[in-house]
Amino acid sequence: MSRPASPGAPSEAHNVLAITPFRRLWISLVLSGLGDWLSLLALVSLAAIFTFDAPALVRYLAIAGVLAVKLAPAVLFSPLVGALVDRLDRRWTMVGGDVLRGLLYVSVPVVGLLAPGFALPWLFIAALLAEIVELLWTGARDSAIPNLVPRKLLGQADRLVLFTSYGTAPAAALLFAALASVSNVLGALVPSLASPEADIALYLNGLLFLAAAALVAGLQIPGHRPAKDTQSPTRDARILPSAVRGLRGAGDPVLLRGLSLGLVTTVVAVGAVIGVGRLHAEGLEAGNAGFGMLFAAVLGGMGLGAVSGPRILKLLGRRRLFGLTAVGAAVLLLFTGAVGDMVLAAVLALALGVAAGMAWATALGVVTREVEEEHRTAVHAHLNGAARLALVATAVLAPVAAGLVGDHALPLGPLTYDLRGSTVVLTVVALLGVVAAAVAHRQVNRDDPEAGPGLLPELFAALRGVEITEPVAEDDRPSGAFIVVEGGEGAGKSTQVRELTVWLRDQGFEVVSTRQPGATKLGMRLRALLLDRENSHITPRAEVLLYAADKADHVQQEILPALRRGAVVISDRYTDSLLAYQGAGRDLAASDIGDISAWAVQGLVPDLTVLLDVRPEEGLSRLGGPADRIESESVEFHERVRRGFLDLARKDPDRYLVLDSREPREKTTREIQKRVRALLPDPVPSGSEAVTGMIPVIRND
Ligand SMILES: Nc1ncnc2c1ncn2[C@@H]1O[C@H](COP(=O)(O)OP(=O)(O)OP(=O)(O)O)[C@@H](O)[C@H]1O
Ligand SMILES: Cc1cn([C@H]2C[C@H](O)[C@@H](COP(=O)(O)O)O2)c(=O)[nH]c1=O
Repeated sequence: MSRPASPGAPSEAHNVLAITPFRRLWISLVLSGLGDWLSLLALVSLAAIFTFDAPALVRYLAIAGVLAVKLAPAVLFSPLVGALVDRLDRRWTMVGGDVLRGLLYVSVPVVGLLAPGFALPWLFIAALLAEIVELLWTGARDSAIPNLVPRKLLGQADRLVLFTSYGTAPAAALLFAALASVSNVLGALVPSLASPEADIALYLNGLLFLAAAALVAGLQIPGHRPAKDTQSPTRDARILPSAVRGLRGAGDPVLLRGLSLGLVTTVVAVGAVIGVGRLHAEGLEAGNAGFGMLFAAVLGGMGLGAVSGPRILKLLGRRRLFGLTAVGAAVLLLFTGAVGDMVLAAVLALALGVAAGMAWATALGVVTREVEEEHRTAVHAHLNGAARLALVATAVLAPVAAGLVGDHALPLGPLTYDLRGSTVVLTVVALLGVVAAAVAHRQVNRDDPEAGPGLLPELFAALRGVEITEPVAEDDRPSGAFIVVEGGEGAGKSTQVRELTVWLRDQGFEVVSTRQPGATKLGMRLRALLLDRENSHITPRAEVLLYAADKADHVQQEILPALRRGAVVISDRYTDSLLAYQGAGRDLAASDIGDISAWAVQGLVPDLTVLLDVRPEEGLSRLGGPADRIESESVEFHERVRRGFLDLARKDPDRYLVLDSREPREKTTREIQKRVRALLPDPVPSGSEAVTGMIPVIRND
């Protein structure tokens, strides 16, 4: 089914960014978003550097402390800030917030240089103050936006702002890794310039916040429209209440529990990497640059998975995909923690992030499809809140746990094995995650209405790009054989359908020879409508639905009853025509067309599709009479249709017989007969025909 434009799609983003004050604010938000993530990485690294000589427990606790101070206030205290922010001037709150945060972050390395003994306590104080300032700043930001953007564009603006909060994380992490490497090289070349690598990041941070402040200072924010009624459920103020509120009555409770559990499992995996990443990277002798890589990999992977998720393995049922990616994320965490090579760990962290992002996007897809509209916002908010809470809690608790485990050098014969607290935590979280994700997988797939023959066959089919549609119920399973002849205009389909019908009837089979569109009463009217050149105004989507209506009527009224009787049904065109003409030809998404046609034909897939491949020029030249609406499309259109048919055949070679329509028709007829003979039972000897009447087709499968 065709989706509405996806969040943040270029066209809609372009609309709201055309408003100059909002664009200016947005650029400022990108800068401060970058600065915010950069500060998180730099402060975690400085905490590790300032405690370099301390025992492992102290080092892990210092990191946990930074993460707690940086991440927890937004989740815990946001609701308290709203009332206060309404009394402040939004522009100056934001400008002041940016300047103050910049100064606070710059002060950390400065205090480190001037008063090393006070460096760590000041790091915590500065980080906490910066977070308090950020709470006010976020409130001012959220209530400024409705005053800059018309109401109908608020949704778009909201998504763009969300990007500045989360989408900037991987970029900041890459920048941090690059800065760490540059600083290392610089320190090696000019020892007098050597400084803790994170210092440069914090100085740069100061500049980013100052630039953000300068952009907002020039803004006029009119009016005083409160943000309350426009707040997105993803904004911080609603996180805690939404996460805590139950979802009773919002839909299938087992499904919702499974989605929550699976999502929490994936973000816990991500949180564990963030929490112990710095010291884990140090164990792999990669320090700050390694930490930046891990961070960028896991968060960038999440973004990648969320955006591309629904497109990867799109033929796998959404619930299946969700369970699979949740289990996958946990398994990938196990490997991420176990490998002893930084680059490999980063690659695995990237894959883990992709799996987590896919799980996230898929869960939202399941909710959109399966939860009633009135409950959808609450369910989204709950999942988002629960995930954020779990992420923050894990990022903070993972280093505490790693500190309690400690780092140990285990003697193994002549060698020693470095067992690090971070490795133990990643392993334990991963193992628990596998169990939790497996439970979530079961819960989510328990009553899946789209369930196919089983996870593995469905997965393999999806990997091969083959669609597995809903199985027809056992007692509903038609016993006849269904053969379809497809191909472009003038390929010789009707000729071959006629030949095959006669040949099979001669052998005593009951044959129903039919076509699409136009085999039923309704179908005839639809055909007339669809092929009438006067109807050039039919839009591509309407065209899909009209052809699909013909198919639905045809399958229900003619094909299924005939197959249930045991007849051989031969159809001149079927669903592949929809995919080739409307999908490839009209350039509509194949997955949408596939969904619509599978639904229309109740998942009925032919036993054999004969594709008569023809070059458009040749096929069109064979036709007599005036061209109809579709025949008179351009040669390029018919070329796309031809490629569409060939692509379908390539993806499922066992079910297709592809023949070149330039061959003499008798040869083509013989090829088809050879293939069809293998599909049907041996013909009954002619003498017994009087007793049996028509031969029913008994299928072996
Ligand atoms: N193998 C062939 N070689 C050359 N001409 C052929 C061959 N098969 C069929 N024809 C001729 O091509 C023309 C179109 O054939 P036919 O009506 O069977 O094609 P079709 O694919 O059903 O067309 P349409 O797209 O209009 O449904 C007819 O005149 C037919 O005799
Ligand atoms: C089933 C189906 C058909 N079409 C197009 C293909 C042809 O141009 C006409 C059908 O006429 P013909 O007698 O078979 O040539 O309709 C389509 O676009 N989509 C479909 O699903």
